[in-house]
Amino acid sequence: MGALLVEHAFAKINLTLDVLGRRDDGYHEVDMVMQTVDLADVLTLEDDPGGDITIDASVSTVPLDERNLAHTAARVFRMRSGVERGVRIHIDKQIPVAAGLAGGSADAAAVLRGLNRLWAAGRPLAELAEWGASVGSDVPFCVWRGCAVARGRGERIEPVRHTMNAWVVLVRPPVFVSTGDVYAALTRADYSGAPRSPLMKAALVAGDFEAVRANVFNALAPVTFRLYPEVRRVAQRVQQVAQVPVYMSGSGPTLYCLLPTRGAAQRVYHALRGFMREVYLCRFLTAAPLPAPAAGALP
Ligand SMILES: C[C@](O)(CO)[C@H](O)COP(=O)(O)OP(=O)(O)OC[C@H]1O[C@@H](n2ccc(N)nc2=O)[C@H](O)[C@@H]1O
Ligand SMILES: Nc1ncnc2c1ncn2[C@@H]1O[C@H](COP(=O)(O)OP(=O)(O)OP(=O)(O)O)[C@@H](O)[C@H]1O
Repeated sequence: MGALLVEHAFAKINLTLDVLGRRDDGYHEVDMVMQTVDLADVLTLEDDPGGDITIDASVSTVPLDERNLAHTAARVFRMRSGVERGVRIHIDKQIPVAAGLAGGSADAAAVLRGLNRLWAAGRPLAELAEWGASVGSDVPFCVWRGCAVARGRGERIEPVRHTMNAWVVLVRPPVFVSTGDVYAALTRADYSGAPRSPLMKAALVAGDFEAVRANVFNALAPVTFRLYPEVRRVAQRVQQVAQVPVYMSGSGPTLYCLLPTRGAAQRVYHALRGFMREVYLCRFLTAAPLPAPAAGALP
C-alpha cells in the first residue's frame, strides 16, 4: 500500500448571494458571503506511483469517472505541478449531492490540498485556489474555507475574520436542481443594485446574530422557487414548523435555518425530522478546521 492521507471536504452555505449582472463569458458577476459548516465528506488519498487517477465512493449518486470533480482536480494538480503519479481517491460522501452546498467543489478542493501534502508539492493555498478556479466557481473558496466574500464568478476571495458560533439546520427537499438552469433563468429584475456583503460582514465581525439573520439574502432563491415550486412549498412548511426564518443556499434546493444556540437548533432539527427525510444539524466553522494528519506509509 502506498502513502495515504485523509482530507476533510467541508460544505458551505451562502449567507448572501447578489448577482450584479451577466458577463460576456456566459457566467454571472456575483458578490456573496460564503460560510463553511462542519458537515464534511471524508476523502482518503492513496499514492499510486505507477498508476492513474481512480475514484470510488460510498454512494452511487456521484460519477466515478473523469466527470467527478475530484478526478478533475487531480488532473489539474498533476498538470499544474508537473508531478506524474497516480492516486486512488475514496470519497466517503456525507454532503448531499447537487444540493447547493458545494459538495463536489469541496471534494475538488480537498483533493488539491491533499495531493499538495501527499506529493509534498509545497504549493501555497493561494496557488491551489487559483488552480481550483478552472475546476469550478466554488472551488477557490472551498480551498480556503472559513468565511469569505467571493466576487467575480466566485473565484475572487476576500477572507472575513469573525468568531460567531451560529448553528445551522439544513433541509434538503427531494428535488434535483441544476445550477446552470437557475443562472440561465435569471432576469434583469433579479439583479442587485448594490451587494449586501458589507452589511453581512459587519454583522459577523460584530458578533451580532440578529443582524446576521436580518441580512441573509439570496438572489437565486426566487428563481429556484419559480423553476421548482416544490422547493417553495417545502420552504413554507419548514417555516411553519420551525417558527424561524428559512433561507436557501446557493442555487438550492437546500434550505437552512440559523439558530443562536445548540439547544434551539436541536429543537428545530427534531421538529423537522418529523416530516423531512434529509435534515442535518451543523455549525459555522470559523477557524482553520481539523489539523492535517501527516502523510505516512502504512504497513
Ligand atoms: C450557486 C453557487 O454555488 C453559489 O456559491 C455558485 O455560484 C455556483 O458554483 P459552481 O457550482 O461551482 O458553478 P460552476 O460549476 O462554475 O458553473 C455551473 C454553471 O452555473 C453558471 N454560473 C456559475 C457561476 C457564476 N458566477 N455564474 C454562472 O452563470 C454557469 O452557467 C455555469 O455553467
Ligand atoms: N465529488 C462529487 N460530489 C458530488 N457531486 C459531484 C461530484 N463530482 C461530480 N459531481 C456532479 O456534480 C453535480 C453537482 O453536485 P454538487 O454536490 O457539487 O452540487 P452543489 O452542491 O449544488 O454545488 P454548488 O453549490 O457548487 O453549485 C452532481 O450532479 C454530480 O453528479
